[in-house]
Amino acid sequence: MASLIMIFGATGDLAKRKLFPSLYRLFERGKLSERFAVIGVGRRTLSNDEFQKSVKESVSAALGEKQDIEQFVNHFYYQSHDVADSSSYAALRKLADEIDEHYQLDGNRIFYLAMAPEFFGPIALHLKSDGLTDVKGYKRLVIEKPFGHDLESAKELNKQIRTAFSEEEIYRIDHYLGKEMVRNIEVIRFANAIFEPLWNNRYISNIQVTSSESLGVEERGRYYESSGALRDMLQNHMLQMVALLAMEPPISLTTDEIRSEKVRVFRSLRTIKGEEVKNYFVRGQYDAGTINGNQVPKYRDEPMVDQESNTETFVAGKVMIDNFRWAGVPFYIRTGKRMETKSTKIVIQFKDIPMNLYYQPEKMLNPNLLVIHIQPEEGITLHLNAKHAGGHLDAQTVKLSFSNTGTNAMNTPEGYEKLLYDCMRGDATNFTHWDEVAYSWAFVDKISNVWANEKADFPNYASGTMGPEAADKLLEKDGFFWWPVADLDVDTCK
Ligand SMILES: NC(=O)C1=CN([C@@H]2O[C@H](COP(=O)(O)OP(=O)(O)OC[C@H]3O[C@@H](n4cnc5c(N)ncnc54)[C@H](OP(=O)(O)O)[C@@H]3O)[C@@H](O)[C@H]2O)C=CC1
Ligand SMILES: O=C1O[C@H](COP(=O)(O)O)[C@@H](O)[C@H](O)[C@H]1O
Repeated sequence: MASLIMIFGATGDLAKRKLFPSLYRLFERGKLSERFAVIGVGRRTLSNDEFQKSVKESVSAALGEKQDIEQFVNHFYYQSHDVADSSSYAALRKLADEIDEHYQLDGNRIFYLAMAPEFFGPIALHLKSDGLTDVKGYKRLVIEKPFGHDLESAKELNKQIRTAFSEEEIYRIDHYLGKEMVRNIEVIRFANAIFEPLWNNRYISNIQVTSSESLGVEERGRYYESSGALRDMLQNHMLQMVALLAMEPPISLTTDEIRSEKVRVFRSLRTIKGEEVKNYFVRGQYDAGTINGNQVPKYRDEPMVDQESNTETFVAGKVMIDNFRWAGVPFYIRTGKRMETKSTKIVIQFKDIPMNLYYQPEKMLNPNLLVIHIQPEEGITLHLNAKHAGGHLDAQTVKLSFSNTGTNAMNTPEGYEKLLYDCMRGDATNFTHWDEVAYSWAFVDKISNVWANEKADFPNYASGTMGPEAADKLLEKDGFFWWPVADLDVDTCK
């Protein structure tokens, strides 16, 4: 698979922490042929040697020392370039053409935009107007999040990039779609006769998706102030997981079929707007607190954050999918920073059986749960009721667990590795189609419009907790509760 990968933002955090280690892993596994090259583009002046040194450092920081690292970094070139300045694209084009010829890359080009979002549109326009996309091979644009700030800005961005690339050539990254267990959702659903017949409102009472982080906003206060948890996590990662859980079986596993089933879920999302927002969505902002024994500051004391900030660092919501399969089944989703633990889990709670014949007839048995552990541990646990050993016919909960032992730690480059490889192979299934982006913004905009106009009573949850009380009440009023993510760990279920 010959290709020239041009990384715009090659001196940035994402390139160093995720992209270079991921490319190395592909190289190590023999998934990059000798016919590949990378041009790193950044604003600062660096020689090729200095750039190669920084690539080596990022690989060894992520993966340890590697014997064949010189062979790998020999394929890396650097171009200092101000992306806002038209004149430098000519130099970039010249370098790209030379490298293309040297490595016989057949004109295949991947443009990876790992830069601040305001540059996405202008770079795409320059790539076309300055001739970098005039190639005889394939040309693909990989674009990082956030894809716009709301539906209007996303449309504008899409219009700009579509002048240079067709929809099939655009790879909008959602790194959750690179995670092993997120990809496993459709296999668990569609390859098991015991689940698919039950995967509907007759047997499922509710679904809970939690993605909690113990980290705070760190150095990203400036970006986060204009984003918040709703735009940063819910519009993309959380709704993508909901779509995978809720979609109909595709008629085949092609990119178009899978994406179009996901789009149908987005189209079925119940619109929540105006006065209804408070009945379906809860927002929070972290106060100071203790995490792993360390005292941490409140969000409003983080660098680049307004002392009166109205930005949410936590969001919980009840999402309803108004279609035949899911009518009446709430999908509860929550995500936040500075929570008790770093964990992403999906809990599918099945409906109670009509009557408990065992144990105490006046009490219900524990519901059956299917837990999908996305990170940091990866696996599946099925909670069943079975006879208490040695007892009469008393029932107890037993857990059947499968654990993907230690393939990933959280935030590893693993997801990026898969996504980069998919892009090189031309498989866009695990990238988001424009329609998915547009519907998810339309859903989220209605909520953010209400929140933007109402001052919240922040901060409202202490760092190190699972969010504000209102998030618990959201479920309590429906007769449910959040299954505690720490107690569901795959390791505790053996
Ligand atoms: N970091 C992360 O973990 C994640 C990041 N993202 C997204 O990835 C993108 C990049 O983020 P991140 O790496 O953190 O950003 P950084 O701020 O760390 O890096 C920005 C990069 O852009 C370059 N740059 C800035 N201005 C110019 C310019 N005018 N011309 C040329 N190059 C320029 C910088 O070059 P120089 O250093 O030389 O100035 C640097 O390489 C963003 O869209 C972000 O939302 C998404 C998910 C996670
Ligand atoms: O996209 C983002 O994701 C990370 C969380 O990713 P994970 O793989 O560690 O779960 C989040 O910290 C960041 O704010 C957001 O932009």
